Amino acid sequence: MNTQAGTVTPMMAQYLEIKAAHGDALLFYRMGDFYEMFFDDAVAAAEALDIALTKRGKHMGEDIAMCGVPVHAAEGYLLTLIRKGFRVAIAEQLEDPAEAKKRGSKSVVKRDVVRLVTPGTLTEESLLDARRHNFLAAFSELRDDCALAWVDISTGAISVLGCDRMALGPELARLTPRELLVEDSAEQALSDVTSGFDLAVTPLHRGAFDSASGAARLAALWKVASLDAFGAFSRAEVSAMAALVEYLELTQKGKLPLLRPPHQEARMSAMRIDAATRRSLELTHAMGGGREGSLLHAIDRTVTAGGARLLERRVASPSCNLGTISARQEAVAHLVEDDRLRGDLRTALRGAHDLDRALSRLALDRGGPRDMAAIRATLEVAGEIGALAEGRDLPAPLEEAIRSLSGHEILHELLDQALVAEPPLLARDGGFVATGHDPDLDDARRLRDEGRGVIASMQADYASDTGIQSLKIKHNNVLGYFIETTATHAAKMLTPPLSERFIHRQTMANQVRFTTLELNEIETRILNAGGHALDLEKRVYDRLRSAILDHAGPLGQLARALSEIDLGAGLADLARGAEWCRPQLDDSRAFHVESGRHPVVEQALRRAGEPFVGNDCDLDNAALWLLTGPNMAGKSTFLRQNALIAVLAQIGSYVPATSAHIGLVSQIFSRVGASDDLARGRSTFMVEMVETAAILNQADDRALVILDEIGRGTATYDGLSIAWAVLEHLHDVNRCRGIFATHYHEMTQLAAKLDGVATATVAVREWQGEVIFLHEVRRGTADRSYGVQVARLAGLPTSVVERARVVLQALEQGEREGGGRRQALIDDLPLFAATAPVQEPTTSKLSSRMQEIEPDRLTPREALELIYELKSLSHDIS
Ligand SMILES: Nc1ncnc2c1ncn2[C@@H]1O[C@H](COP(=O)(O)OP(=O)(O)OP(=O)(O)O)[C@@H](O)[C@H]1O
Repeated sequence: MNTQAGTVTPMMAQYLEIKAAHGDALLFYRMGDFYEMFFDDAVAAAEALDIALTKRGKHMGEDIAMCGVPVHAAEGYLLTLIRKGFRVAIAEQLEDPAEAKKRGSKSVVKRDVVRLVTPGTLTEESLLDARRHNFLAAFSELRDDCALAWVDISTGAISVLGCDRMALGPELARLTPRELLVEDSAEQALSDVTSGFDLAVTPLHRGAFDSASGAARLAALWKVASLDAFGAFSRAEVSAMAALVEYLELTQKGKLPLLRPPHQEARMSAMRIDAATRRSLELTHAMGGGREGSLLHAIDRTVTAGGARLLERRVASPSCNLGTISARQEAVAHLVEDDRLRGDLRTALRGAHDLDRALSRLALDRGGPRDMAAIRATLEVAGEIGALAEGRDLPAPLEEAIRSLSGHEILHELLDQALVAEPPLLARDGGFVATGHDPDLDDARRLRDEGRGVIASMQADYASDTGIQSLKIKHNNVLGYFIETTATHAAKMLTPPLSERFIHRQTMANQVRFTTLELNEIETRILNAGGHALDLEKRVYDRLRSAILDHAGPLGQLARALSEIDLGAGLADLARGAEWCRPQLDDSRAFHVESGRHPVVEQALRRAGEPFVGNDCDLDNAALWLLTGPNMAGKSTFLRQNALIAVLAQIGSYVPATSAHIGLVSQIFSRVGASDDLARGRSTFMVEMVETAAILNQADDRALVILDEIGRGTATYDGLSIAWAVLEHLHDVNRCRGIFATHYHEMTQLAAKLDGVATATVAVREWQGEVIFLHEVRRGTADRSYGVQVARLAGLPTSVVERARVVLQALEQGEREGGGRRQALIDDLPLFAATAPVQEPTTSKLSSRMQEIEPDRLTPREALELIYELKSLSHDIS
C-alpha cells in the first residue's frame, strides 16, 4: 500500500470510501488471494479469529493495523465472525488488475461490496445447519397494527403473522430467528423483549417499513397486480414483509433470492407456547442449547434435510386445528400400517437432495452445476416415489403430495441429457455439460481436444481432392497452420480450379505454401476452441438455470411434498418402532393418557438398559392433579411427559402411550425448575414469580398448565401460601387442565376442598433404610419426602446425613406436639460434633466384611486385594 505519513494513497482512499458506506460491518477487502482488514476492523477481527495482527504502511502518521484471511478458507472465518455477532461486508475486485493497469500504472483495481453477510442472510451450505431453518425476521409496528414477517432465504419461504408486542416474545421463541429487523426508532423500546434471545437486532430506517411503497414493491416482486392475490394483508404485515425485501436487496446488493409467495399464518392456529415453556419442555433445543436431548432430536427419523426442517417447524408450532391435525395423523397412520410402502418410501427419499437450498443458491447466482445435479437426482426420486404410489388408495395429504411429484418431466429430461453424471461444484471451469447435448459445444470440445486429429483428417481430404499424396498441413509460429506441397505441384495448385480454393502464401526453394478459408477458420476455431467451449458451457449453464428458475414454483411444491412424505414416514417409523399409539383428538376437555412415557427419558434409559415405567394421567374428572412424592421419584418426568404428549398429538404424530384421548390444548405453560436470570437482574424466585404471573394472567380453559414446585425458592410458609393461592386461582379462575407438583404435603388438603383437584403421588418403597424408586404414579398422597435418603444417595457425607436425620426427627416431633414444644426440641438438639452414631455404618461395614472372610479359601492375590479393601474401609473411620 506504501502509504506515507500524511498522504493517502489511491488504494487507501478507495478503502476508506467503501468502509465509510458500510460502517457497521467489518470490511473484507479483496487483495489477490486474500481478504484484508485494516484499522479497527483488523484489531477486532484478529482478536475474534485469533489470527496475527500486522502493520502495513501509515495513515495520518499512524501505523495501519492489518490482518487477512485467505479467500479459499474465508467461509470458516466468516462463520466464526457471524457467530460472534459481527456483520461482514465483502468487497471484491470487479476487474482484472491488468485492466486497471491499462488506465495507468497508478490506477487502482475497481472494487465494491458485493454482499453483506449477516446472521439472517446466510446461504452457504457450510455456514448453515441443513436440518434447521435460518430465519431473518422483521417486526413492524404501525399505530394500531403490528406484524412479524420471517423468511428463510436459503429456501425462499416467507411467512407473516399479525403479532403485537405482547406476542412478540413467544413468537421469537417459536421461530428462533437469527436476526430481527426493527424500525430504528423502536429498537430501544423493544430491547426488553429482544434481549432475552440469541439474535442480532438490526435497526432499519423508517422508509424500509413503508407499507404503501412496500405493497407496490412486493406486488412487482411476485408479479401480481395486487397482494390480494395471496390473501388480505394488514398494513403492518405488508410493512414487515417490505422491510425484509429492502434488507435483502441491501445485503445481497440487488440480487434478490427466490422468494416464494407469502404464507399468511392465521392467529391462534398454532398452540401457544411461550419462551420459558419451550425451554423447560426442551422442544427443539435442550437446556444446554444443542439439539441432542430435545424432543425434536428424540423423534426425528426423517431422512431428508427438508423433512427435518418441516419437523422442526411442526414441533415449534403444534396445530390447534382439528381438521389439519387429523389429516396429518391419517397420513402417519397409513404409513404405520403399511410397512412395505413406508420402507420403500424412506429408501427412495434417501436419494433426494436439499431441493429448496439448491434452488435458492441458483436464484442468488451462488449455485453451480452440482446444485443442478441435485435437482436432477431429486426429480428422479420424485419419479420413483410416484411409481411407488401408483394405483394405491392413499389418504388425502399423501395423495396431494404425490400429485405434486409429477409435471417435472420436461425439466428432468433436460437436466438428464444436459449434465454429466458427476458435475463439478463450480461452472467456472466447465466440464459439466454432457456430450450430445449441444452440437456446437461438442464441436468446440472436439476441436480443443482433437485439434491435431481434425487437421490430419483435413490433410487426407485435401490430398485426395488435389490428387497430391505428398500434400501436408503444417504449423509454424509465423504462418500458423498452412498447406505445403513440393514445388513440383506448384503449377497445378496455382491454376484453376485448385487456385480458387487454395490461396498462395509463400514460395520456398522446394516447397510452396497455401492456405484455405476453411483452414483459416479451423485454425481460429482451434485456437479459440478452449475458450469457446467454456463460453458455450456457460451459455448452457445459463439456459439450464433459467429453465430451473422458470420452474421454481412447481419445484418448491415438489420440495414441500417430499418433506411432507418424509415427515409422515419418519413419524410412522418412530411410532412403529417405539410402540406408540394413535391419540384420539376432539373438542372436549378430555386428557386421558394410559401408560404414558417421556420420549427423551425413555430413550436415555433404554440406552442404559433400564425400563421406563409407563404412567396414567386422567384429568377428565378432576382437571387439576396435585402431585406429591419423594425427590428423584419421577415427578418432573411425569409432568413433562404429559405436556409432550399433547405437543406430539397436535403435530399429528402418534404418542408414547398405550392409549390417549386429548381434547384440543390451546396453550401449554410449563414451569419446571426455574433458573436465575442474572443478566436481567432477576433471582430464581423472581423469575419463577414473573413466569407464574404470566400463567395466571393468560391461561384459558383450554390451556394445559404444568407447574413444578412453585414457591420453593422462598421461606417455607411464604412458599406454601403462594403455591396454595396459585392452585386455587388455576382452579377457580383459569379453569384449565394441569398438574401441580409440590413438596408441601399440606396442600393435599386442598383436594378435599376443591372439586376439580385430585391428588396423586409417585410411589417408592423403603427397604432397610434405603429408598427404592418405583416410578409409579398412583392416586393419593405421599407419606413423606425421603429427602434425607436421597441426599445420602447423592453422596452427602454420612455425618451430615445422620445429623439431618436427627434434626428432621426433632422437627417432625415438634410439628406433631405443637409450636412451643417444637422450639424446646430444637433447643435440646445435641451439638453436631456430639452426634455419636455417625461412624456406625462404616464401622459395621468393616466388621461385617471381616465376618464374611474365609481365610482358607483365599488365593494369595485375593488376600492382597482384601488387605487394600479393608485398609480403605478403615480410612473411612479414621
Ligand atoms: N417413569 C419412569 N420410569 C423409569 N425411570 C424414571 C421414570 N421417571 C423418572 N425416572 C428416572 O428418575 C429420575 C428422576 O426423575 P425426576 O427428575 O422426574 O424426579 P423428581 O421427582 O422430579 O425429582 P425432584 O423432586 O428431586 O426434582 C429421572 O432422571 C429418570 O432417570
